[in-house]
Amino acid sequence: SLELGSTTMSNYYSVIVHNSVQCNSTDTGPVVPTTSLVSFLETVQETALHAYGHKGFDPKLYVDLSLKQNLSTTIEAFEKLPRSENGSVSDHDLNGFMEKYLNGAGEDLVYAEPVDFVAEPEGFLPKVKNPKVRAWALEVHSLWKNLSRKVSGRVRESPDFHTLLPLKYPVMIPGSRFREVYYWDSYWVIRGLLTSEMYETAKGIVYNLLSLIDEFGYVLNGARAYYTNRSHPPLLSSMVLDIYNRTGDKDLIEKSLPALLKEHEFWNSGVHKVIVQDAEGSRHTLNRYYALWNKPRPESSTIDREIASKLSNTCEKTKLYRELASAAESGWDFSTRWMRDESDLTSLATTSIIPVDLNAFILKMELDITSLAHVIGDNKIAARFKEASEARKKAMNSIFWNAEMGQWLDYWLSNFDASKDAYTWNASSQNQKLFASNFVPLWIQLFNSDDEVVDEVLRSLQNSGLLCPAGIATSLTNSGQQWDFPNGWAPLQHMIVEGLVRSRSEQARSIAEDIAVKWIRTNYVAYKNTGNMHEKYDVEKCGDFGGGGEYVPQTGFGWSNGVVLAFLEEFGWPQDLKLDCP
Ligand SMILES: OC[C@H]1O[C@H](O[C@H]2O[C@H](CO)[C@@H](O)[C@H](O)[C@H]2O)[C@H](O)[C@@H](O)[C@@H]1O
Repeated sequence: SLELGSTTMSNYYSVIVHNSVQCNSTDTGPVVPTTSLVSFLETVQETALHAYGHKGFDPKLYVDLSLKQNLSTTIEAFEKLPRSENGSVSDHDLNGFMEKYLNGAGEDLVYAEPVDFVAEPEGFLPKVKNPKVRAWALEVHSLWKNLSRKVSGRVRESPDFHTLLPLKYPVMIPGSRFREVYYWDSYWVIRGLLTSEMYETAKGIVYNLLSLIDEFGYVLNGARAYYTNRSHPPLLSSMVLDIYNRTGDKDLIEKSLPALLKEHEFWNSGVHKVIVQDAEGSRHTLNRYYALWNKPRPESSTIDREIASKLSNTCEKTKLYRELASAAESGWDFSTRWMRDESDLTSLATTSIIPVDLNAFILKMELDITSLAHVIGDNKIAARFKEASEARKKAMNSIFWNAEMGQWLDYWLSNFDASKDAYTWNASSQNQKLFASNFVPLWIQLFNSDDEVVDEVLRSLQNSGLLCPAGIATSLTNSGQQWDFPNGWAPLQHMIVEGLVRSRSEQARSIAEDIAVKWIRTNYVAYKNTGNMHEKYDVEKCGDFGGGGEYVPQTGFGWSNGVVLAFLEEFGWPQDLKLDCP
């Protein structure tokens, strides 16, 4: 623990590192221990904040550093650094220490030329007729070369020197500070790679994620030792199915299916599983985000401690740390969606919410496993998962669906009945606030094939206020958090647009195309103005990138590139349609 095996640590650490709290009465949830290296780098992170100050400080940088010598020698040298009375180290001394004992962030994930990249793939985007759009699409396609990495041999030789996990195959990183592979990002990266006809790279990413299930029992948030305490929105089955549909590679299915069953079990057991009894007395099993962690997130440890410093009670802090990590598991870190009080992050209550999108992803996992099992002739598994998907569809209709609003709403947990080991459904516990996630179930075939549902949801989406000049807003609340208004995120645009397209409604397709055109334009204009693809965009104004949240806006960017390519593949671009902002 960070706690760095306190026997060898001076008292100084217990002052700056804030010992973990035992809080059994209020937080009994599971915790996956972290490594000594992660704990030590958190200490370096905190020391660096004191030495360098807040300006331009990114806490994640410090937990991405790797060791030049073994940990005990490094800790010994660190302990010997001269300190002022309040325990801080001068920037000069810290610079000297870092230079001598630590390698730079990102040095252990080296550039890898993707084996299947060609500058202009054969038959690339045949529906894109406009030459300017074609030229830009080829530029976006070429960005895969910037984002491609492989783990350096040094990580495999001395894994204890690195927080980076030794994945076997090359990866695509999101970009900038996100210099490792991320779970849900990889789905949209793979969608783009499929458009770019880079099938080997796409498969390699999946094989890496499968290896994480082998080792940890679930796919981690990202491939770092500090992400072992949580997963991310589960989209591995979608990756496997989409790659299979393009390549016909049955071997990929054979290799993936056992891991997908394990992942399904991870989400459907223990703390992630919740039972709700509906108004008719039927019991439904649904799932929630719940990080296996109750301390500051190592990659944002200084930030989490600062947020928690508003709380006086150590038990409350421990609970908040779990809520922060669980929000990170949801991919929506952070958003008013998880907050009881929209202006106060300490009111996060992620684990008390059953999220619509998570359950839509697990429903899709069940449908995907059914299809994949059929392909390889495993009818027993196919039947079991078909049944599971039918039960979940019923559960989503009973617990989330709000017929008046024409949306699926997150459900806030209250009214626990210990005798039934279940929560009792209550209409007022549906969160009626508008979030793009309320429309994500439309992405799932069981819902987008129902014409009546599509009509209602479409009407609701059009009246929601979420459809903005440059894409779909994440919410209607301008909280300063990054998963809120006015930010628009590529994955949300994509799932809603694809859901509309897959329905049989002509009107839905035309609205989908309109959203996609706006999204492509804003990505293009921002790219021309800044030279970069961005992690998120401001949907109020075409050409503006997004902001807010705990880190500065990032560029690169894996999922944005993937979604632009996927949209251009779906809709093409006519010769005479303008690409610039209107
Ligand atoms: O370092 C803070 C947090 O950063 C990540 O979250 C954001 O970036 C991810 C990569 O693009 C993305 O998947 C996520 O949706 C973003 O909010 C990370 O996933 C968090 O766990 C981390 O605490």
